[in-house]
Amino acid sequence: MNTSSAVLAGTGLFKSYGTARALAGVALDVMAGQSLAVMGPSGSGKSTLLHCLAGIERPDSGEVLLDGKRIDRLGEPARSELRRTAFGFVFQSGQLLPELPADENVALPLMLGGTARRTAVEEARQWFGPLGLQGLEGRRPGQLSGGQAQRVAIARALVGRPKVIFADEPTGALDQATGMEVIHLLTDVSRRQGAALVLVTHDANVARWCDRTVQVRDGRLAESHTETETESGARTATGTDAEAGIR
Ligand SMILES: Nc1ncnc2c1ncn2[C@@H]1O[C@H](COP(=O)(O)OP(=O)(O)OP(=O)(O)O)[C@@H](O)[C@H]1O
Repeated sequence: MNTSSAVLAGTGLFKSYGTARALAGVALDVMAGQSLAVMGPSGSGKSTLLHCLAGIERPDSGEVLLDGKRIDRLGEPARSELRRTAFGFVFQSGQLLPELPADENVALPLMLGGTARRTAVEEARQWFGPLGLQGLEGRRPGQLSGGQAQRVAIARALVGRPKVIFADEPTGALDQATGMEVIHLLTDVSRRQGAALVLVTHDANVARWCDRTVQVRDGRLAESHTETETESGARTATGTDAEAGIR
């Protein structure tokens, strides 16, 4: 593992809740602009891993490095600041504030960081075109389809130009076709922005759009799979894909 050029790296991560061990020694890293799918059965530790990497929770032991600097031992105010400035988040659903129009929902992270409302909303609106949301700036979340609401959530995750985007089952509440559209946009726009993407999913079709996939089993990484671009631009599989049917 080349942690020196990784934007985000976790090593030796352990986490228990009482007697339940959620993480049992996980090491993984992700490079700028790279997308990493985290798969595995229910209860295997995927969300816990994402939470430890994103500074939402502290691992019991192990290290999390952002640009080579440890973030796992920071106190809550510093981790909260980091989550606002260096990370973007997309969850399954329900993350938009129902009383705010879409553009203000997207502008929110900038306003929380002290940007004036008008400037923040102007900046937020620039994301509506690339995400296929033109004309929906003034709609409230209740007036958007599930797929549109997730694209607004993606815009909100990107507006602060984060180093890493964390997505936990971002297509879980969408039908297959809409989920695929959302995942194309999320992986494409993250790559263009040079942001790393860590994406938890149950869906192998979703994982297929990521550069790499890791499998979590009982709090450990069971195997990994890497896709690289060939010179002709075709995607090829490399790495240690032990399990048929992952791709
Ligand atoms: N806050 C908590 N308190 C107690 N136990 C927890 C907590 N969060 C997670 N766990 C336990 O830790 C283990 C891993 O949970 P986690 O949510 O990380 O799994 P997951 O792979 O994301 O599952 P799912 O796919 O169902 O969301 C499970 O046994 C779970 O019950």
